[in-house]
Amino acid sequence: MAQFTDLLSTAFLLLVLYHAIKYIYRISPLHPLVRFPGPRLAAMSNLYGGWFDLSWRRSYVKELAGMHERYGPIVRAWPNQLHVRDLDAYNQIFRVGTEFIKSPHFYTNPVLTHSFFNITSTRAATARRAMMMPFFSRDAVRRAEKTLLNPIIDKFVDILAVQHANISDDGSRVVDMTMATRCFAADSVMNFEYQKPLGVLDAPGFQAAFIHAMDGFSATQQWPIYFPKTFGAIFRAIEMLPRWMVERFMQPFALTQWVQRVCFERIAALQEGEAGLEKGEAGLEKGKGAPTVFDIALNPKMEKGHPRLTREELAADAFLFMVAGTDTTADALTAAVFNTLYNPEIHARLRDELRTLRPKCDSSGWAELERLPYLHGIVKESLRLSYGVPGRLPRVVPDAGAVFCGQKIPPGTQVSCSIFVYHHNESAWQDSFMFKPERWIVSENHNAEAVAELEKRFLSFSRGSRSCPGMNLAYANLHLLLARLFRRFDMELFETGKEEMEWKDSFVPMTRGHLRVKIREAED
Ligand code: HEM
Repeated sequence: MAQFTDLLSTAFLLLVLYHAIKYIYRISPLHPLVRFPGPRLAAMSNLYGGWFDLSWRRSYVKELAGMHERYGPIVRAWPNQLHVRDLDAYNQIFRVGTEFIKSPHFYTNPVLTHSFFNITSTRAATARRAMMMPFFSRDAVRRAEKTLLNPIIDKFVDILAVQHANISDDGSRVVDMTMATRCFAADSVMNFEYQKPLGVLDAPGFQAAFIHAMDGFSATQQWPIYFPKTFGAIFRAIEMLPRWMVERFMQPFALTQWVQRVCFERIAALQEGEAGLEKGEAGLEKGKGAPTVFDIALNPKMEKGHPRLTREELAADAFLFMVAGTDTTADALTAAVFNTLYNPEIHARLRDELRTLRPKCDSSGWAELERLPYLHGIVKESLRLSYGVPGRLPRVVPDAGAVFCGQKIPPGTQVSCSIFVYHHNESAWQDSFMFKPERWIVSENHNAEAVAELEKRFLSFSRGSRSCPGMNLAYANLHLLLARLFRRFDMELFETGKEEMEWKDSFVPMTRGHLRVKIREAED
C-alpha cells in the first residue's frame, strides 16, 4: 500500500512538474521560438534587440522565406519582434511620413556615424534628405547624363576594350566583372556627387584596394548590428591609433579612412569655394561650376526648415552616398550580365533589340533606352533578383500600435521586412527564382494591368520617406551601361556558374565567387 502511495505521489509530482515546466515554457520568451526550424536561430535572437541573423550562413533569408511559406505572413522571433510578409503591412511601414522609425538597435554602424542613414527619426532624416533630393530627381539625373554619367561609362567601356585584361588563347579577354562593375559604380557615384571620380577604375585589372576593403567590411556586418557598443568602441579605438599603424596592420580600416578623408576634403573644398578647389589631394578641378549634390546643404535656408550641417555631417553623407550606391548598383549589373549570358535566348533577344539602335548605341540616352522593352525587362529582373538590401530593414511600431493582417501589434514591437522574402513570394511572382525579362513586357497574354501589379510588388529601392534616394541614378546607369556593354562586346561566361553567384546576406548580397567573362569587340 505504502509503495502504491509513493508511486501515486511520484506520478502526481511528475505531472505537476510537467505542467509547471510547460507553463514556464509557455510564458517564457522561448515559447514562440518553437515555431522556428531550430533553436540555432532562436538562441540569441533577443540579443541586442534583433534577430540573430546568422548572416555567415548562406541560407538565412531563404530560411525566413521558408518560414513564411509554413507559418503565414507574420512570423515571430520574440514576443516583441516579428517579421511580416504582406504588401499592405509593407506599405504601412514604409510610407511617406511614416511613424515607424528605423530600429535604433540596427542602424548603428560606426562607419556611417554622422550620416543621415543612422538617424532613426523620419522627420529629422527627411529634413536632411530634402536638401539633397532635388539633385537625385529624374530630371536632374537626365541633365547630368552627358556631363557626369557618360564620361564614366565611356571610360569603363574603353578600359574593357583596351586595357587591364589577360588575353586568353582564343584572343578574347577575361574580365573580373564583379570588381569591374563595383569600380564603375564607385567612380560614377563620386563623379555625380562632386564632378570628380574616386579614381578606382584606374586600378589595374579593376583590382582596386578600396573595393577589396569594402568586401572586408561587408563580411563583418553582423558585428555592428549585434554588438553595436563593442564594435563602436573598437572602431573609435582604431581611429585614435597613428595612421601608419592602421595602414600597416588594418588595411580595410585604413582604406575606409582614406575615402572618408577624400569626402571630407572635397566638402571642405566646396565650402571654401574657388580658393579651396586648388589645394588638397582631393581638390575639385577649378572652373567646373555646375551645381553639386551639396549646394543646398552648404547654403541652408532656415525659413525652409533646412538644418545647418557640420562639415563632418556633410562628409559623412558624401561617404554614405558612395558606399550605398556602389555594391547595390554593381550587384544589379552583375546579376544582369550573369543572367543574360547564362541564358543564350535572353542574350540573343537583347542583342537583336540593341542592333536596332544607332551603331554601337554610343549616343542613345537613358530616355530612349528605357523604351526598349527587353532591355528594360532585363534591368527590372536584375534589380528584383539582386534585392538591393535583402535582409531585415527593422522598424519600430509607433505609440498608436499597428494592425497587420488583422492582428493587433503593440507599440514598441520591432517589425522587420525582407525584400528577398517579398520578391520570392510565389503567389505574387510566378517562378520567382527564374530570370524572366518578359514578365515586365506588355504582350498579348500579359496585359498592362499585370505589369502594373508587378510594379506594386517591386521593392528593390524600398518605399516612402526612407526609400533609396539614388534610384534614378541607378536606373540611368543600368540602362546606359548595359546597352553599351552588350552592343559593343561579344561576351561569354568564363568559369562562372550558379555556384559562384550564390550569395550570403552581408547587408548587401555578397557572392561566393566573382563573375568572370570573356570579352571581345563585336564585329557588327
Ligand atoms: C541598384 C541600385 C540600388 C538599390 C537596389 C538600392 C536600394 C536601397 C534600399 C533598399 C534602401 C533602403 C535601406 C534601408 O531601409 O535600410 C536604400 C537606401 C539608401 N540608398 Fe540606395 N540603392 C541603390 C543605389 C543607390 C545609389 C546609386 C545611391 C546614391 C547615390 C544610394 C543611396 C542610398 C542612401 C543614401 C540610402 C539611405 C536612405 C536613408 O537612410 O534615408 N543608393 N537603397
